[in-house]
Amino acid sequence: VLDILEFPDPRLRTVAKPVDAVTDAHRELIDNMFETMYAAPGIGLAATQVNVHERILVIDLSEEQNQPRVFINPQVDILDPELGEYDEGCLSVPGYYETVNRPRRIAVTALDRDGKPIAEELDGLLAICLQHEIDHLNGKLFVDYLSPLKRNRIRKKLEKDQRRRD
Ligand SMILES: O=C(O)C[C@@H](Cc1ccccc1)[C@H](O)SCc1ccccc1
Ligand SMILES: [Zn+2]
Repeated sequence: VLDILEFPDPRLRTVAKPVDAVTDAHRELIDNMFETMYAAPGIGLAATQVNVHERILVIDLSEEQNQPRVFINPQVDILDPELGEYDEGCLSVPGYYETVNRPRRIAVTALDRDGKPIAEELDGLLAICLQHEIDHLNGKLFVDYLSPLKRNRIRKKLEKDQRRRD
């Protein structure tokens, strides 16, 4: 299981680099990311969150944790600009859930864990989660969509919890 970086760790603000060739090392990282995500538990995890700054993310929305999805170098096109709202959480901002609005329907192109191109149209929670994870790869967190007041309150509480743990 890998350590998950927590807000306001500045490393979460790194913009991840594209993967030029998917190697066995990437596949080992992906397996470790799934193990870390399932243990959290979570339904999504971006490489940025485990301090690896390459454009790789994993998702599994299933209860049984048996529907793993891998997106490498994901690119999103908005199909329906209408926004949907969802109370998002984040493994890097533990304990907080806030309403975030995102485009409801998107098209995504990416590479899979074997480096094969994939292209899909998504909506629902998968579309929300994918956009949340791609934000991570761009150094963005869901708290960035909140007011500065709310974001600073969350930051102060997490910093206090972290000081108590140290
Ligand atoms: O990227 C992460 O930190 C994991 C996120 C993924 C996610 C964010 C917003 C909306 C959907 C998924 C979650 O914290 S995983 C925890 C979780 C579990 C079930 C439903 C929502 C969030
Ligand atoms: Zn997150």
